[in-house]
Amino acid sequence: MSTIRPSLALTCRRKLAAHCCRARYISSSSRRCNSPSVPSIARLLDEGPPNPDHVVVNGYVRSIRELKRVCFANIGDGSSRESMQAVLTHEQAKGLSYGSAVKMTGAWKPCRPNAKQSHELEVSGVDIYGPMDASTYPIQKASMTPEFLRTMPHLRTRTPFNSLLLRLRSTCIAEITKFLNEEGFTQTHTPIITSSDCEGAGEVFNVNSSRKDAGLDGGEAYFFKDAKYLTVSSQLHLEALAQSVGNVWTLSPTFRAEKSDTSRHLSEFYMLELEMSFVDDMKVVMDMVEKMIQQTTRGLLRSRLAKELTVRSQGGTEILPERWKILAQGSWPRITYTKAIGLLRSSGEPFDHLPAWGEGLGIEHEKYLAELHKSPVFVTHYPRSIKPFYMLASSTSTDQEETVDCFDLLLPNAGELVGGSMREHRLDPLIISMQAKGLVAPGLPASITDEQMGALKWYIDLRRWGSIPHGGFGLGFDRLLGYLADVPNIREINTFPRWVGRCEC
Ligand SMILES: NC(=O)C[C@H](N)C(=O)O
Repeated sequence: MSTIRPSLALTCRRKLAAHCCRARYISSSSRRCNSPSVPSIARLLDEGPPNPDHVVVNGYVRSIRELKRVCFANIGDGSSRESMQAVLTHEQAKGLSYGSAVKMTGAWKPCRPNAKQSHELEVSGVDIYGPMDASTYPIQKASMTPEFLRTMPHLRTRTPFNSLLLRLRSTCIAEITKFLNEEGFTQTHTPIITSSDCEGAGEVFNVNSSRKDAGLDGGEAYFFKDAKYLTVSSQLHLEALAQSVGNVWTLSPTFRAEKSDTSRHLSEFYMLELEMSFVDDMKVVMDMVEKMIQQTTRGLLRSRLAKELTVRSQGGTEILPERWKILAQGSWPRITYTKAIGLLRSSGEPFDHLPAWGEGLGIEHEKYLAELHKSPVFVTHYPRSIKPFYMLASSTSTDQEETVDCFDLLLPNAGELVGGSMREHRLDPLIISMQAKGLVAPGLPASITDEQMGALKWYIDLRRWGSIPHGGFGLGFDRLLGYLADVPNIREINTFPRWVGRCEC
């Protein structure tokens, strides 16, 4: 920790005081007095203060209006999209500007009828926490474009909507955690540094840099013995843990080195991944996806956030975004990939590309299929050739159309949210599938040596000793939040977004 010589600190404080005229700076000792007992503005607005004659508020000035006799300031603290109105004298308002961090003391008084707020703070004292040079503050009251705000992720969460997104993230995690606890799942943590490319798409960030001081013998060497990557999915490790404690889940950062410069892809994002043990029917896994999303959305609907995200119709009635209703209920259609291809090909839609059987679905096709059903829709049983090695062969596969027991959940206007599958739990078919993808050396499964199994020997081991049928899925958590908040680009959802060519701070 750096130390400042008392004389220097004093000089700095004097300079700041001079710069901000009447600003009353809070000393570090009184700052400690602002304990968690100071209620948030959300709580103040919802419940009122415990003692209306003595109210303390911490927050930031969101606007300030000077009238002839008094000044009005709106104070926000990120706990609510709304702000609290404070009435001050001109003298008290001196030194305050948009963005100033303040402590206000006063009395909680009813506003005149028809005012936006039922009560306001009649201020008796104002203290400013720290300096604020309004002339250089890049965040302004006027609306700023998402693109502009993206250039300063360290500041943009101070805006009311972006702080709402942070609270949406937190409440959503709490609801999912509650749901999965009630369902008997164990939350786990899986590694970020891994030795495998789970999806086999080669979109891995290599972290095993060569460093002169890294080798144990002092010579130049990789930090680890061989190639290591930032994880692209926790799935393989979750599968190991699912054989230890039953149903498991994790919400972890995930990394993909894809050069997709789109509104739906990031190089670092959060994925909720879940594995279910002793399950041999993919329907059970899809039921869990559906139940988890629906219960989570219903929990959000009961929360304060629903009110904050509610939009007003022209007639003045409050309406929740349609998408919340879509996610909260219903039995979502399940169609096979083969049926989906048929629907696309007979649709007459002017797609950029019309996929043939065996090709992947693009975002335009995913959106179309969900919008056609006016609901989230599961597309199941994709061709093996376009899916990763770990998926279980469908029992309905024919020689011509080899498919796997997998599914994607597609949302209207948004496309893929979840991808999942039954896992190949039998030893020999798994080795054969890995050989087909070049992950294990060729040869008869029974005579493959540990060395020939390569980096994923440990994963093959799971099938050697007490293997069980199981399946799971991964849900793009930032995508879910973007859908709920009706924010089309997940660069607004992820607090410090990274994508090809961009890693701001
Ligand atoms: N856990 C999962 O099934 C997610 C899958 N591995 C994916 O990354 O798409």
